[in-house]
Amino acid sequence: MAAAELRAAGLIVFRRKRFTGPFEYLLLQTSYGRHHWTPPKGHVDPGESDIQTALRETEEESGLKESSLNVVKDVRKTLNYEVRGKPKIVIYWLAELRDYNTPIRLSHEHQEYRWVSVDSACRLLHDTTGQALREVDEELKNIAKFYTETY
Ligand SMILES: Nc1ncnc2c1ncn2[C@@H]1O[C@H](COP(=O)(O)OP(=O)(O)OP(=O)(O)OP(=O)(O)OC[C@H]2O[C@@H](n3cnc4c(N)ncnc43)[C@H](O)[C@@H]2O)[C@@H](O)[C@H]1O
Repeated sequence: MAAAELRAAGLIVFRRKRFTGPFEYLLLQTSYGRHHWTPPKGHVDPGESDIQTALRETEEESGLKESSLNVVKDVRKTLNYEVRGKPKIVIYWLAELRDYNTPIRLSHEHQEYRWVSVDSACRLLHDTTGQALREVDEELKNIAKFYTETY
């Protein structure tokens, strides 16, 4: 029988100091295991939709509530990898932090957070997560370029 699939969802949270400034991404480092880094995310509970999980886990793990974010529901990245022999799927939406200075409040699950550039993020993340972040960063840069050239 095939191993049951693990399912998780989260948010790729970014912020910018100025309209034309560089994008900074929020990464969290686990306080368990090998202390790996990911954006905020977690397991989808029974009866929950993926986006509900993404919002709940982001608030639990970083203290950021939906009201402090602009969630871009049409930009979505799906990752597939294996954890201890079981297939895992992780779905991330993109979300902008409204107020650059909003503080981060970690839970016991994480020991450190960083706001980092896409290049620094890719040095901390697993390859496929880094690749998803690069794609998101390209999309954001294209949107920013369009607005800078148009207005
Ligand atoms: N080793 C451990 N010791 C003690 N408690 C533990 C534990 N692992 C989990 N827990 C418990 O599980 C809870 C986490 O639950 P949740 O917070 O609900 O779920 P999660 O983010 O999906 O968990 P996890 O950190 O395991 O997932 P990830 O896929 O990033 O990571 C799972 C594995 O996949 C790897 N991984 C992450 N992203 C990857 C990618 N893109 N490609 C390949 N591998 C990747 C990670 O390095 C890691 O090895 C914690 O509260 C903790 O209590």
